Amino acid sequence: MEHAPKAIDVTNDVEMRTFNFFTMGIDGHPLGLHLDMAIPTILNNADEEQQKDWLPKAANREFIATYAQTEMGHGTNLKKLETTATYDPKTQEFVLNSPTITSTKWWPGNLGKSSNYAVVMAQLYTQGKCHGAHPFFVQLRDLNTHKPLKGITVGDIGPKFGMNTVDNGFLQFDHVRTPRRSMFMKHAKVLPDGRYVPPVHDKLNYSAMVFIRAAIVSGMAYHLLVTSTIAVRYSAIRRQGEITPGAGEVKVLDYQTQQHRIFPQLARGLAFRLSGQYIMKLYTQTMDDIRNGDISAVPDLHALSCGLKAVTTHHAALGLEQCRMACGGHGYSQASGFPLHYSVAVGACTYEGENMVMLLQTARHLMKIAKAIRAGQSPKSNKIVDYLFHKGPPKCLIDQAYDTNYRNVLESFEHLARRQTLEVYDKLVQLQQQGRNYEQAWNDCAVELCKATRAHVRTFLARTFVEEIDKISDLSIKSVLQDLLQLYLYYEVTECATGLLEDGFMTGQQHKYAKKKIYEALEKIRPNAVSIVDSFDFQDRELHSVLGRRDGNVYENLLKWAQSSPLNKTDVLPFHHKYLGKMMEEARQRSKI
Ligand SMILES: CCCCCCCC/C=C\CCCCC/C=C/C(=O)SCCNC(=O)CCNC(=O)[C@H](O)C(C)(C)COP(=O)(O)OP(=O)(O)OC[C@H]1O[C@@H](n2cnc3c(N)ncnc32)[C@H](O)[C@@H]1OP(=O)(O)O
Ligand SMILES: Cc1cc2nc3c(=O)[nH]c(=O)nc-3n(C[C@H](O)[C@H](O)[C@H](O)COP(=O)(O)OP(=O)(O)OC[C@H]3O[C@@H](n4cnc5c(N)ncnc54)[C@H](O)[C@@H]3O)c2cc1C
Repeated sequence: MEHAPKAIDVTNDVEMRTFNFFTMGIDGHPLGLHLDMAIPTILNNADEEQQKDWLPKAANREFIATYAQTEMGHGTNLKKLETTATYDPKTQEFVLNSPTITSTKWWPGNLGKSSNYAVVMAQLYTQGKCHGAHPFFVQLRDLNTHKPLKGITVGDIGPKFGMNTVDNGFLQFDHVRTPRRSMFMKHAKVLPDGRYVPPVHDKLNYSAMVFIRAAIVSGMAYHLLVTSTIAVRYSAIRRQGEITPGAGEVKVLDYQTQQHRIFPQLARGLAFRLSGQYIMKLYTQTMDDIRNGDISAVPDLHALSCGLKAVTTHHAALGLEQCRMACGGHGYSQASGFPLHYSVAVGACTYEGENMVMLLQTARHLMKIAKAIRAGQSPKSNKIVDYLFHKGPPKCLIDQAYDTNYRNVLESFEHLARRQTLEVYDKLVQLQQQGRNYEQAWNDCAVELCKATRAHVRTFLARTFVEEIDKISDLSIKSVLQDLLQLYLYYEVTECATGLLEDGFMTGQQHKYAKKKIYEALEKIRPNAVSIVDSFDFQDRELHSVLGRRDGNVYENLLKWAQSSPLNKTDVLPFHHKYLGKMMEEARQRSKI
């Protein structure tokens, strides 16, 4: 063959991600930030000339870059980042500096040891004026020796809750000079003489964060589907106790409590998967629009991605823990895979914007809509929020037989989101009328604002789930997924029942009806549960779980797994006689005296 095909095309994003994923596992690797944040930043924030220079090298892995934004003192409040980039027109360079301990960059993944470049967020100063945080593409280490360049102090931040295969790092600059063109110049610019040219929208510099927030939604679907696969498979193997006395021990999956613990996680995983696809498409579309000069969708994308990120990561964290507990004692062993999956998944509650902060970002958007509604304005043909403008039915109708395509359930979610949004808006206005300033009033309403976001996101997730299942033409697949949809919708109704009952919209009887529909769905899902999780086609190496093995050979492999522990290399530990053995021997001698 003239040209033998290369095993992996490193410049092909999908191939690279798949390769990395299967060879390096799920807890991160040295190229994570390069692929997930640095390249997206180059794509969306570098101008044409910069892209031509940086992108092929980045894709070809001639360097490894990270995303260095968070500092020891500030992660959430980007306005207060302390790292400075001061333009010097004489040399046409920026001077990067870390003026305080708290300005030390802290957390960037792969900064500790792997990266030799970084996207650095720094306060841009030119002509004596600060223009806020802007991204710069900065070389940190020598390309040959990999040693830090002059003026740069860099290292690893040490072991973490999880993701310890990622070298999260710290970074300080001591008046480090970098060329003017190392500033990302697609949106904002600094001209050679130091004049600042502002961007068309001052948050376009944040697009890499928006990308990851959108990606996290599918990531959380993955974690939930993986861990429910483990829990379902193990529960179909594990036998304990009897349902009918004398009829023999049952698989624990036959217990209704077990199904109620695990199946909703499966259903949520699917819901997140479908909304994850939606938000990714919205992201791609919005980035294309921005390239064509249309920035109108930026606030909608930001609001939806923040809300989805916060809700899906929170529910994934809760769901993973349910799956672990559903596997009893063996669930607590590392052999279950849960410690790995859990410690990776919960990081997403924090990174890319702490969840409460993200909920409040979406709430800002909702408050603007509430203001427009109270001002009597009409909706603006925005599929995601228009329902807030409409009047729904005055009473909940979820128990009506004619609920085609769950319209009445969706209307219940819409009702709650609308009520919560308008009530908290009215409270905000009222507090201001009573003399509180906007920020104080906002803080006084923060918990209710978060509830409004959760209700809005629940509505979005549910609507997307219903719409996507409706599109399926294969009736046998559709029927199985409809059982999961039924479970999802009524489970969510019971999860937000307090809000639906609070204003008398839903009756106690209807709440009971929702519970009945849940139990009915659990029963329908049970016979298909193992086939459903098998259909995801996860490889054993992805699950990292003895309990979740596809072949179901749990007990034999659990024993093998334990026997392969380093502690079992010898029957007697080499230092046994020096410490525990000695202690016991001495105690025995003393008791003889
Ligand atoms: C196979 C399984 C694997 C699963 C993995 C899942 C997939 C994940 C993939 C990879 C893993 C990556 C590893 C993790 C890497 C982590 C990286 C990081 O954490 S990077 C650092 C992230 N940092 C943050 O997120 C900081 C959070 N803070 C902010 O974003 C902002 O400061 C803010 C809180 C949003 C506030 O913004 P700002 O400071 O500018 O002030 P405001 O006055 O509040 O805002 C002014 C207006 O601007 C709007 N705004 C803010 N941000 C945006 C935006 N991005 N886009 C559009 N608009 C924005 C804001 O809403 C205000 O609007 P108005 O209300 O005034 O109109
Ligand atoms: C695993 C991991 C990987 C990371 N990777 C990177 C990376 O690659 N690059 C990078 O730059 N950063 C990275 N980070 C940093 C991460 O983005 C920040 O930690 C995150 O954005 C939270 O910011 P913080 O640490 O300042 O939290 P804080 O803001 O200090 O949060 C502490 C508490 O204060 C609350 N709070 C803060 N502000 C408000 C507010 N306005 N209203 C209400 N409550 C508020 C929060 O809700 C939270 O409960 C990573 C973090 C982790 C854990």
